[in-house]
Amino acid sequence: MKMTHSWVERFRDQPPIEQTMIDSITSELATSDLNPNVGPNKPIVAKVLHVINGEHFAGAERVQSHLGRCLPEFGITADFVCIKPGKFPQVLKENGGDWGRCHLAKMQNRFDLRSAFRVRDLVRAYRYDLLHAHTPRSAMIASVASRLSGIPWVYHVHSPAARDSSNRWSNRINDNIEKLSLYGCSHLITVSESLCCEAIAQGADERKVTVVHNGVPTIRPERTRVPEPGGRWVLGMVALMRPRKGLEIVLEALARLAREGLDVVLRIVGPFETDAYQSEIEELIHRLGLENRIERVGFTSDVPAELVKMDAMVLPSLYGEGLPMVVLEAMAAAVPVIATRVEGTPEAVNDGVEGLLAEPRDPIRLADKIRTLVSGEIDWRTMSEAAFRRQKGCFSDRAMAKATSDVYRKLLGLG
Ligand SMILES: CC(=O)N[C@H]1[C@@H](OP(=O)(O)OP(=O)(O)OC[C@H]2O[C@@H](n3ccc(=O)[nH]c3=O)[C@H](O)[C@@H]2O)O[C@H](CO)[C@@H](O)[C@@H]1O
Ligand SMILES: O=P([O-])([O-])O[C@@H]1[C@@H](O)[C@H](O)[C@@H](O)[C@H](O)[C@@H]1O
Repeated sequence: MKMTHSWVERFRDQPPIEQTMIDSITSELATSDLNPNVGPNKPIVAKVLHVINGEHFAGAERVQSHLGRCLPEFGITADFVCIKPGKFPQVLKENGGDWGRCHLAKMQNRFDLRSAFRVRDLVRAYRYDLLHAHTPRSAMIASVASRLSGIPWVYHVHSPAARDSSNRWSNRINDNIEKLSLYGCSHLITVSESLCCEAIAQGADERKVTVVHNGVPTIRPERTRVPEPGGRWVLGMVALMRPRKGLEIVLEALARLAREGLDVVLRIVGPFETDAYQSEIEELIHRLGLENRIERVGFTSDVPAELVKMDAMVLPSLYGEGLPMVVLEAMAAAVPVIATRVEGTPEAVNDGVEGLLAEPRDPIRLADKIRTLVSGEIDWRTMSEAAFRRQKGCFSDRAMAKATSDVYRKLLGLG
């Protein structure tokens, strides 16, 4: 459907930003003229510009970086433009730009549409064929930039916008921005079946929605020890810590297990979204008497190195997931997952097979699940193998890139 807002028409005829300005936007982070993944044997048939927030380096950014790295194998180069630059450009720089070129088009506020003009000029200067957006904010910019530049755009749904955070107003604004922006969208990619059903229920044309499950590299790092029933068990939670991840629930479950005399510790891997939330968690740790059972790691750029130290990865999400990358990353490292039955998580983990699933917000049931593993009632080795096999067979980064490139090819008429 065509978007006919008059403000788009008004902006359409504005002059492009000068080439020098594009250069100054990109030079800081542009890496090489050619993505190093592209060799003479991999003819490039299309160039895609991912419009991303870039503020954090969390799940959506991990998906974007895997796509940037893997898509060239399928004949597509993927570059990025950050409209809320932060951790993503930094991490990309640390990785030598192997994932693609990174441009900046910083928004000064949530409704700053000047970024769309920068994106349009990038499209012209670098001859991109397609835009690919990942958040409601980036959907808004991509939808306008698509109108201005005349190229199609794809939207990647990572989480339900209406239940994405604990901030009711921000959820409502993002949900509305997403709905409005999607009018001109050429195709939706959802990271889980659950999000696909939700998109269709909300009116999306089912011929224009494709599920591309998230995927990760199969790493399986060497482990130096295997946990034994009755011994010490190291659980880990890997996330950008924010209320919807449910850290409180695993702390309460841990306190329960500690009272039963089980030797279980928790490594908290990842940054806190806000200082206020971190203080609340510290207070809870103190109140539950868990100080000597908690190891605080903070943000790491080497998650596999953390996964080998864990006997199980816990993700007690309350709501609002898509298909969490940390679940797949743990499985790739043959680490059983103890998670909650939220959105796409059960699409990757079958309860009792590759991991364990509890209902969200229920520390008693979560403690029960953890107990079955640490007591030996469930065999750790069998579950660890099953987790590894499932990730390798169904949730690889290459499969995700291949499926994404298929969407692009179809849309661009490339067969
Ligand atoms: C708000 C939003 O868009 N949420 C979505 C986001 O994931 P969200 O950011 O909520 O969480 P995920 O578990 O998917 O990803 C976290 C990522 O951060 C990385 N990490 C974490 C801690 C750390 O110290 N270092 C580090 O690198 C992890 O390795 C992982 O790759 O994308 C996911 C994948 O599509 C979706 O399932 C989520 O619903
Ligand atoms: O709402 P907004 O300021 O564009 O952006 C936010 C993003 O920067 C963030 O990465 C995401 O996890 C949040 O839930 C929210 O979407």
